[in-house]
Amino acid sequence: MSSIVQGKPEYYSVGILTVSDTCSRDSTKDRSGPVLKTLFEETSQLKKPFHVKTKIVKDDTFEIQKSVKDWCDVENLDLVVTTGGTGFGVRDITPEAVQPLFEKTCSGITYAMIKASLEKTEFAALSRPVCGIRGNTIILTIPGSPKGAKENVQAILNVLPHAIDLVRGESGENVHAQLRVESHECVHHDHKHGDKHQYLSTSLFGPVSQRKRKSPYPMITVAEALNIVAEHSNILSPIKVPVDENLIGMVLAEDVVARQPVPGYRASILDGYAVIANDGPGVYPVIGVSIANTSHLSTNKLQPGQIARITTGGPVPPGATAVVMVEDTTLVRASEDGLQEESVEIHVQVSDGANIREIGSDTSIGTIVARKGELFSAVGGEIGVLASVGVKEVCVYRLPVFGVLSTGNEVIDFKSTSELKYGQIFDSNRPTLLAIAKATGFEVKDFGIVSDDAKELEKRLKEALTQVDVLVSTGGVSMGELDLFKPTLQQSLGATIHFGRVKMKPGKPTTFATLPGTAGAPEKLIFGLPGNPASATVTFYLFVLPALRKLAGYENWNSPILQAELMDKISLDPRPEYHRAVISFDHSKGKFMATSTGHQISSRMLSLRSCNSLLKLPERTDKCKELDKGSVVDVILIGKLS
Ligand SMILES: Nc1nc2c(c(=O)[nH]1)N[C@H]1C(S)=C(S)[C@@H](COP(=O)(O)OP(=O)(O)OC[C@H]3O[C@@H](n4cnc5c(N)ncnc54)[C@H](O)[C@@H]3O)O[C@H]1N2
Ligand code: MOO
Ligand SMILES: [Mg+2]
Repeated sequence: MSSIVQGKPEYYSVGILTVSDTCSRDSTKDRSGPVLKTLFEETSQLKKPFHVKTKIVKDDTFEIQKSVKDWCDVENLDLVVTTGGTGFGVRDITPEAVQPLFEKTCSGITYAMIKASLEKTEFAALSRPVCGIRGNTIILTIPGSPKGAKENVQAILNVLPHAIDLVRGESGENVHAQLRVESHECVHHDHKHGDKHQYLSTSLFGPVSQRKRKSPYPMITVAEALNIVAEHSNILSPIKVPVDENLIGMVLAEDVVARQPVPGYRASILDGYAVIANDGPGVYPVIGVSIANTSHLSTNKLQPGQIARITTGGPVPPGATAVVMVEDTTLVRASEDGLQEESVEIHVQVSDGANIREIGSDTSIGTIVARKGELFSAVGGEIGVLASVGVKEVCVYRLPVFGVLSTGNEVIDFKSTSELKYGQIFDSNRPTLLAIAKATGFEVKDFGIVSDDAKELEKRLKEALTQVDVLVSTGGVSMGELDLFKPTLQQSLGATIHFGRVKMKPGKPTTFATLPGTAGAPEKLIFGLPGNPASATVTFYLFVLPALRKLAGYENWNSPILQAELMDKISLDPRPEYHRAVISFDHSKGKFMATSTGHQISSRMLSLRSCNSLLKLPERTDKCKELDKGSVVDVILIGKLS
């Protein structure tokens, strides 16, 4: 989409923000936005085309600033042009909203625009444009009249590409360096044939000397990041599926009503004798048998003074009003061959209805036996309920399919060799994430390991994204010259990166992006998790798993939070930490106790061994540098309680 970070894109990215109360209510009233879009898109004499995105906001400082900041800080556009709100009216506040966002002002551009407009009309003096730079983005505020807007942009159109290149840090020499990369003069992923120094110092996204030394991504809080992910995790469409154990982990998309009663006949609760309660204790002839199977059902209606032998679940014969358990009776007479009971003494008085389950007494016709939004839990009861009323198929929300891939030249499949070369490392991220998928019941596709090569990464990401709803990649999201995930997503795939850094440990460079679905398919979610194994696992639990659950229709998509007491003191990190721990319930104390899994460095996979929880530790402050033994902390339960 836009030229980002070490950028050498094939186009300039422009955001046009129409600022107008009227247009925000009715976008058809926006005239300057479309005029500017056409002007940029049809400017063909320049060395690269402009790619334009547009948006309309109200004359509202917060809305203007939010859009401009998103386009500069998150999407890293080359140019942001606001149109409207630069006049003398009471509602005209665009320059005042935008100016505080500048890191540098561009008075030359402002002057060029005003000068050109004044040559057409002296009323141009009543416009108040401001121009500046934020990060790598040039920002212009121009008038809202289509004519004025066009004149302003035309006045500076020729200098804009050069200005953008300068802001991006691209001198003429760098352009040459880039051309060398693009013409494959440097085979940047082949140690044998390429020059090692060149290999390390260039990538498709520019020479290393031009790399950013500060991340362009604002560091947002975990709460903000979770909200952004939740906003994009929209429930998938319902599908019809058979009622069986595969339903576990799925969420019902409809209410299910019982169409037949349970039990469907008057059933005995005990093994004993069907009686007429009013007859009371006494000796009675046994006139029939009812076993829990219709072929053994006695058909005769019970007359006063008669009883029938019955088993648990057997249909109670017509005329019987209660059942007496066999323990409350004695045999009086058996048949000569001893095979049948002929008369039996009843010792107890039972009341009408005793030990009989009437028709529909468990579940009556019309009862809602399962509600829309209900989860088929691993306990299994919900599936049994449907089976008990004979429901064979239900509508559930489709489970998201997610894909996993690892990135890194040094990352090797542990099944492919037992010997690592110098600098190589076994891939532990993919096996971990595949295991979590299995345990949590989501369908996962394994896309293997991809090298740190922009073209290869682009190809493999594109392939994977055709097959999944959610793609999870690990590695390549930080500040290294071979950390290509973010620029590849943005420049080669046209994805929108919503965040690229989160204030947390581990997991700082966690990245979240989306790509519109094609042909009505839902938006694809893309997670770039940090390569360090503990970081990848923790961020999967924190961000990806809730997103998968929300897509699958879970009403409670976050993992449960408990409180636990620390068994030892813990030092705090400057970033809020998700500390791997084991919690278990101490029955004598009546509370959960937490034990750290030890050294928490992000590379240490062992910090996840036996771990069933993440302690949510606050960031270190001057006042609080550690938490004492006995402190109570919030804990995210990610595993089972033992
Ligand atoms: N200058 C800076 N450097 C780093 C920063 C920073 O802010 N500024 N952040 C650090 C943090 S925090 C993290 S976390 C890592 C994240 O790194 P990347 O996501 O770019 O991942 P890589 O560079 O590809 O790998 C990092 C590390 O993890 C190992 N790795 C990668 N994939 C796997 C795998 N599948 N299985 C096992 N181990 C893997 C890799 O060999 C590296 O050792 O960046 C810091 N740097
Ligand atoms: O944030 Mo990184 O994940 O510390 O190691
Ligand atoms: Mg890295």
